Amino acid sequence: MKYFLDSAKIEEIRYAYKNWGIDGVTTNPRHIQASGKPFLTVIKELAEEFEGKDFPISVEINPHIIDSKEMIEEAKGIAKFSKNFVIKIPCTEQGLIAAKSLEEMGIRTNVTLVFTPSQAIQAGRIGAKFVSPFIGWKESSGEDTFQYIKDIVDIYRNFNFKTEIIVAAVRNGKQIVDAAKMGADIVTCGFAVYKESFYHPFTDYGLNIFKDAWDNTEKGE
Ligand SMILES: O=C(CO)[C@@H](O)[C@H](O)[C@H](O)[C@H](O)COP(=O)(O)O
Repeated sequence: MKYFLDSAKIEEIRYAYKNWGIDGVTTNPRHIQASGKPFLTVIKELAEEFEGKDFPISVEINPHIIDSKEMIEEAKGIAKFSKNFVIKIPCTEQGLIAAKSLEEMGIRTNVTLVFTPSQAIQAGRIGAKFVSPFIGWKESSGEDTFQYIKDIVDIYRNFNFKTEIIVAAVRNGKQIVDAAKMGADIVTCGFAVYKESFYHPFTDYGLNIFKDAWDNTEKGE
């Protein structure tokens, strides 16, 4: 399973790429707002940072656009900035019409805001590069997500869809493990979620025991 970083903050992305070897980035309008920078500044920075590398970066179209033709025009404008850009399109009927045309033109898409296996099937059928089922939002509203992702994975295998499944809106390490167990291709998490996934209090506890033993052992010649 690949690890993508869900962020538009260039410092976090640089750190995670250099130190953790992340495999890609996903952004959304909220991440771009959180970066404190204008939309075009962020996407130009990302384009330049990974120029010449094979590194997928998902960039979402203006969410106010609801018509497929306008979505296509918007997507083409964003895709021009970098070969790495994958265009995030909402999973609506118009969005799927747009994504199908974009894939036929050679512009890769990430069908996002997916909350049911039937939506995921539509993304697979039109040949999207990625599909992004969200789990955090569903879990917050008390819905089951383990079976939901498992169903999408099973259906994709049955249909032999090439679309890669990105488990999104991930809040904690357990959900990363769930995504891996379910057989997702990719998980995308915020910086803090990955940071936390390195940690266990017993690791620190054990280190203290071993430090004490080390300090109280003769080292010899
Ligand atoms: O759709 C993708 C990845 O393709 C994500 O960027 C997706 O937008 C985010 O994971 C979610 O919006 C994050 O939601 P939240 O954790 O901020 O509530």
